[in-house]
Amino acid sequence: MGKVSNYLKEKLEKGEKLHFTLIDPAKKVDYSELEKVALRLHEAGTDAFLVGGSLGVTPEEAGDVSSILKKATGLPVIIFPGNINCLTPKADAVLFMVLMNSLEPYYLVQAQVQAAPLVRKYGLEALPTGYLVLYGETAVAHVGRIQPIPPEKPEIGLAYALAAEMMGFKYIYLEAGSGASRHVPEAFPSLIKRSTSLTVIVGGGVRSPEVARSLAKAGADIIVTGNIVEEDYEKAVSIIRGIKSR
Ligand SMILES: CC(C)=CCC/C(C)=C/CC/C(C)=C/CC/C(C)=C/COP(=O)(O)OP(=O)(O)O
Ligand SMILES: O=P(O)(O)OC[C@@H](O)CO
Ligand SMILES: [Mg+2]
Repeated sequence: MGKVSNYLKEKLEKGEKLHFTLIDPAKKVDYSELEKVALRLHEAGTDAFLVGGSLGVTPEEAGDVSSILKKATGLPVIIFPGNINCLTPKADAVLFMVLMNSLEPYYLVQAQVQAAPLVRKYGLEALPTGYLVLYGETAVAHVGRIQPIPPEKPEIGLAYALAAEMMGFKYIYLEAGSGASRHVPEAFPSLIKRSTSLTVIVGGGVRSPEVARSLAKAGADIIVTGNIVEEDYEKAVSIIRGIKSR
């Protein structure tokens, strides 16, 4: 097993709930500010950084951001790819994702075929991840051409999760969409955690410690926040504390 998956597994086996900080290199990044924010979030207890975006990320930007985060904190940097342009050898690992509810063959298999030789060449650890985007109104939903999942039907989410597990994935990422106005309903992580042995990642529209805590309590192993870090990183600090102080 790779270094990053071991790091995550050890923490999760101790019963810890984890927090990932998403940094989108396509947003205007002030590099000295980034170092300061990274240090603050590390001190607050974030467990790893995700680096990626749906659109507009250059490999150079992904590389620069990854190097800064690694140098400042020593935490794992995991690429969260909207496409192969997000890949960089400066990161430690990549969420090697299949967008399971996409209607587009590219996001089901072709992106992975394009990515695999690069991932190998760059020495990135691949974290096999089923990616499910619930709602239709965000950048990721548009770019990934998804078929939305009815929020009152967690059993449909479970069917995808079971398929992910049977196909050998280790992680399932339940995504409301970055900046979404509603988060993933608690019933999704709850049902999936009870019925599979996947590591459950939940993100999108998490804007308060209460919501983060209730998702973690329901069954999410890892909570991701992105936009809130850009808006006011002290709010992200309180979300991390909310997750860690259950
Ligand atoms: C295996 C590799 C390299 C690629 C897989 C590619 C797949 C399946 C991508 C899924 C579709 C997709 C567009 C995912 C994007 C995920 C992501 C990085 C979201 C971050 O948020 P943004 O969508 O940038 O949101 P903002 O609007 O907040 O910037
Ligand atoms: O930006 P937010 O809404 O926190 O979403 C985080 C992440 O799940 C996006 O893919
Ligand atoms: Mg983005």
